[in-house]
Amino acid sequence: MRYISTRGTAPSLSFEEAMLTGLARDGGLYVPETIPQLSHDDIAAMAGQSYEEVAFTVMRPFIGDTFTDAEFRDLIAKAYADFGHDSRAPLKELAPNHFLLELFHGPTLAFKDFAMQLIGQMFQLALGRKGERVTIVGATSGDTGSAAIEAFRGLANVDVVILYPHGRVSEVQRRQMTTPVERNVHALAVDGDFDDCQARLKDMFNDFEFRDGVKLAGVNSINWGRVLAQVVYYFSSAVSLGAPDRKMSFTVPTGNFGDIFAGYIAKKMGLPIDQLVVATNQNDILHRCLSGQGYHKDTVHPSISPSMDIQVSSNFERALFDAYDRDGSAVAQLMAELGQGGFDVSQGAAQALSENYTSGRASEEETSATITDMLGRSGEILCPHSAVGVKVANEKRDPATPMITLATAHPAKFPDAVEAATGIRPPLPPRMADLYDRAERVTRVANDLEALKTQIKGLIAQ
Ligand SMILES: Cc1ncc(COP(=O)(O)O)c(C=O)c1O
Ligand SMILES: N[C@@H](CCOP(=O)(O)O)C(=O)O
Repeated sequence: MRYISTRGTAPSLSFEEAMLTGLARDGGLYVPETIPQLSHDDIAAMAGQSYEEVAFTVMRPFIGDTFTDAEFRDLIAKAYADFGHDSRAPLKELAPNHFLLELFHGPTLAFKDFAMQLIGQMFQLALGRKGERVTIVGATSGDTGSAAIEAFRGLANVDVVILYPHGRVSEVQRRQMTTPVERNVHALAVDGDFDDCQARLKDMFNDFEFRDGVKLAGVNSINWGRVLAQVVYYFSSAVSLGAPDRKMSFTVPTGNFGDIFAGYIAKKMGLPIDQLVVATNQNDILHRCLSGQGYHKDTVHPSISPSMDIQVSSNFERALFDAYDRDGSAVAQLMAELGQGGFDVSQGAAQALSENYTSGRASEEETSATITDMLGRSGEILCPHSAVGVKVANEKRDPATPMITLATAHPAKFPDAVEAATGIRPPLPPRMADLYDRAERVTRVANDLEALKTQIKGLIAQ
């Protein structure tokens, strides 16, 4: 299995190389050259299997000879051992044929743990074997950063520096990043929004002197391994509701397009998916684009679902690559236009996108009203991101087809929004009950590439 860049000019890489490389050297994102197929029987055989067994079957064809089967099984087992639910990703019925896929039972209470815990294990084994040390720099709107710090804290062979937008993440998210005491993990509060953090991260990857000097690696969904690990729960949830003999639909609260793209990969692998619904908050550039209005940047408006406050949605580039028949030069041209503010999508590509995705948005009021309403109807307390998903799913779903809405974070990560909607302040689980008492360690930095590079070099030299 080889991985190729969405911009067409970087060399193709193995799984291990793509995982450790992060952004392709032509600025693109790595994708598999071909998508492995699972047959009807392969998928049917997943019924009754553990999450870990399904994970092995789904991911094995993508990893080539990076790990032996025994090593890979062991990495998967370690990755999910600390999850707070036996089935890892349980389903709850919200209404007839509408299910919530709870992806928040990992150590940082968000879906990011599914991929990040595994990536932590994979990096450790791959780097240990090579005797190499890397510097992981990540950009976060709140959840990727906390999941990365949790997965890598105290591990040999890695320093982790997370850039988050100052004042734009929830207090729980911030404390999850700023309170770990291990000296190989660091949080930087950047004076900007998430798009600024992600843009500076990509600038660092495109600055080859810095990149090679610090041995830069990435664990944002730039990294194919992140997307891959998220494909698994589409299979596990669909199979538990009767796939492959029944079609399912999924609604995915979306920002950087990694999670919904994982659903698209599941579909390409053979999982019978009817609708893949992109649910956005008021930062609705993806919904506007998928509704035929082109991809034109606006300012980022802070919302009660802050992890989705994104305008430059990194993985949409992967979707465009397929929609433009894998023409890297066309994608490079679109990304150049995005640098100037935006682009229009060709008719053929718009048609291809509409065959795979549909979309909707939730305003702030609608998100809050959905949290209130779902507590009354089903007794379920939703986080605001999951509420965006449920609101859009209710609009889009066909009552005859099971709809699975991804619950991407635990409500306790966003207690203010949840309390405002329900009057209930959801408590943190016991294992992090002292989060508010722990000392914080964070450095505030300007949204400036040189200032960030200097900070990062200083931190990893300590
Ligand atoms: C809680 C939560 N929900 C949804 C999303 C959106 O996911 P994606 O960026 O993969 O589209 C994020 C951020 O990634 C998140 O942290
Ligand atoms: N919502 C994310 C944004 C970064 O997304 P990623 O999937 O590319 O890591 C976050 O919580 O940081």
